[in-house]
Amino acid sequence: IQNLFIWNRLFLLVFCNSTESLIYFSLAVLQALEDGLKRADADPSVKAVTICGENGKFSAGADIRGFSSPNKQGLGLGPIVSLIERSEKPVVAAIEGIALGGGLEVTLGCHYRIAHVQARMGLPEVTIGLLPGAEGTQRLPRLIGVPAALDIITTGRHISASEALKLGLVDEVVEENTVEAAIRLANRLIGQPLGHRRLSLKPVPKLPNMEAFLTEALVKVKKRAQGCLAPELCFQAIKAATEQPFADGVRKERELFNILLTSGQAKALQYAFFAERAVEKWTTPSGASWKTASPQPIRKAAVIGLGTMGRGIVTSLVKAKIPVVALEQDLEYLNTGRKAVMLLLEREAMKMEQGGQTLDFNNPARLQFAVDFDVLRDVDLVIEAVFENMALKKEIFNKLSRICKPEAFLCTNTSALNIDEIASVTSRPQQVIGTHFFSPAHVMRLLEIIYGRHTSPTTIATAMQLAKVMKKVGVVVGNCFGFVGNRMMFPYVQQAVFLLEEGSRPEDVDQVLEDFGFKIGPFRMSDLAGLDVGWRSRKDQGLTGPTLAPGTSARQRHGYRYSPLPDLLCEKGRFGQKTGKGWYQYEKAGGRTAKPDPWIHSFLSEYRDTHQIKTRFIDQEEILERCLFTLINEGFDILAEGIASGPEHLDVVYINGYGWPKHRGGPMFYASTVGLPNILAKLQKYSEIHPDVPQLRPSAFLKKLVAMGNPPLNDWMSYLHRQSNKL
Ligand SMILES: CCCCCCCC/C=C\C=C\CC(=O)SCCNC(=O)CCNC(=O)[C@H](O)C(C)(C)COP(=O)(O)OP(=O)(O)OC[C@H]1O[C@@H](n2cnc3c(N)ncnc32)[C@H](O)[C@@H]1OP(=O)(O)O
Repeated sequence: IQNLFIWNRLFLLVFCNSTESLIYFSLAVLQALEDGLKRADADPSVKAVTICGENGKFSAGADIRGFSSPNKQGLGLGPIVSLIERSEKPVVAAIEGIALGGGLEVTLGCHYRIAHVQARMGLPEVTIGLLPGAEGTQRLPRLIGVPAALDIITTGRHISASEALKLGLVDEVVEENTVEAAIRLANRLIGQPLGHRRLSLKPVPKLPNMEAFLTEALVKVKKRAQGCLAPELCFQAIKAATEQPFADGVRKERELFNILLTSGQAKALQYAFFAERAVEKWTTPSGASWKTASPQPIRKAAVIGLGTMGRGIVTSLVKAKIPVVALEQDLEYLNTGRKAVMLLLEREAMKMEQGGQTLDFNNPARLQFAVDFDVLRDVDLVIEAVFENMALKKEIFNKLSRICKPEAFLCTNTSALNIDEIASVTSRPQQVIGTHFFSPAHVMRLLEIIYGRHTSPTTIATAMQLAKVMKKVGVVVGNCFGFVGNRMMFPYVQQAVFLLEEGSRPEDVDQVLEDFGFKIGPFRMSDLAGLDVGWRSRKDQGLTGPTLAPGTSARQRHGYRYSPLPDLLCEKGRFGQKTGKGWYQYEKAGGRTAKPDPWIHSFLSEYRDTHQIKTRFIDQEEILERCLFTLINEGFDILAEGIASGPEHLDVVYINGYGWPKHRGGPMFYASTVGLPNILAKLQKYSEIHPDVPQLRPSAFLKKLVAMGNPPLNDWMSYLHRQSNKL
């Protein structure tokens, strides 16, 4: 895995990997590095050492897969970094491409670091549930100070070479050949004293108010972590560096690393890392994939509708440097939309400037506003983002089909509507696809990409490529009501509302789910999104409103349990934050601070009296199980129907679009940790108590997996014999 060259008086250690494009460390690399260092040390003809990566890439750190193998990695690198540091011969790191995790820790042992101008560095261990366990938490604060080290280690963010230079993380940034520059430096250093370059011997730079700084920093770290253990333990390790000698700090780091390694959260986060990459390699039941389809170039795009979603989508396209035309129905809507888009872009430009980047959006070749459909004649792709109304969408698609050039792709931003029905009014259903963005669309990473019966593989590939260019996580899913995300959300929200009927309060339910790790509970979420959105959809479905047949039971639809509670709130004008009242009360219309509302409490109590429901105490376990297990149960149906090609897809959707806590790995991963037999037993129990709620009846696929002995998540799909072909 590793090549060692003796070149003149210089020993060059090169990280190599013949099979992978990225270089990551294994135990074999560890051994080879140690052997190489010892050889260089023992050979009197060697006067200096340079460490670099092969083909312009330093190292992506440890092979993450190794952390879940029985022969765990992580502990072995620290002593090697020390060995590098102790060397009496100058050791220079030549950082090209990326130096992440263990890769960067190796450079911290080196006496000097030179980086290529395009190199990126970071300690992303926290993002996979760990901490830099090769003495990185002790060396980095000694090199760049506590505030910068804390930021880099607790966020795991990557930094550019220029930022690294400013922070003092590297000694020099070069535009030329970095290895040659490192070799030149190493030669110059021969015979010079190295003591002052050994980070373990340096004190941590003092702050006048270290204690106060750390107290404040911990509050921030905990707030951001939302139940994830790694950021706080990273903090503890750095704090140890400020309080203890190097060797004791290293012992503390090791102790904390082991806690994380065995915590379960690390496993979940590492699963999430690979799930995201697995989802990028999309396939459909008919076998379409990147291998069979090539994306078409998008030189110019259009967005129809400048409401909340359209504004965010335009912003995302501009940021992705795709020229875009934004279209509205009339000048009044256009002007309002234009102002809102420009405001978003100005804010984005400011954020980008802080990171040394620019955003050009005042150029009409980049962004154009119009009310006339004729401007769409030359665009390669249109994203329709109007109101969630089938008749309106069909009218627009019919028009697009006539106006746009034949090869243009037509995307609909919908959260639930039938893609086939929308495609049916066009002359090119093979080029019609659903692109479900999440609000705010310029911030949220998820993009559900929904193929219809006639959608071509090229169209899917183009939409996936667009997601990538917009720096979003595209997840290819089949066409059904609510697709993956919202379809799984319906039973979850439904249970939350049923719990209110039975005795809970909105804040009780939200608290349990937020304690579980959701960014926001279902009622706070509903107030944020607006209760009127669901109300309109239920009216369209004939579940409430004027089309409801007279004499329909208040709490039943089609023979199943139904809760009219959200409809009743809407009838009272309680749409959530926008009206200042919803499941909570707010300081004003548009206010953001949710306060429990005594009005809701008495409203619920009257409601229960009216419908003769006996209020009962509902414990946290029941709230959690009924909400989460119905969501998971729907997930098993989705998998069985071939709507998604694996459990990772559902998990990536939930982590990136619905605020599911990443350290719990997504709902299907969570199900695998709870154990499918446990989930089945609980669903059976609740289903017996509530026989009129079909969402509590265990999915046939879940039952099958339990009957097959609760196989690991990776094997689930092999138990499906798919009959239907959705493409
Ligand atoms: C001298 C050394 C001795 C070492 C001994 C070993 C003992 C280890 C000791 C210390 C431990 C230190 C802790 C760590 O280092 S933890 C790992 C820290 N590194 C990371 O977290 C990096 C994760 N990777 C990324 O962020 C990205 O992949 C990136 C490197 C930025 C590249 O991004 P991009 O170009 O977009 O490519 P992909 O993300 O799609 O990745 C391409 C494929 O590579 C796989 N990959 C990437 N990194 C790793 C990794 N560290 N381990 C295993 N696999 C990795 C990724 O899954 C993709 O695979 P595939 O193509 O199959 O999907």
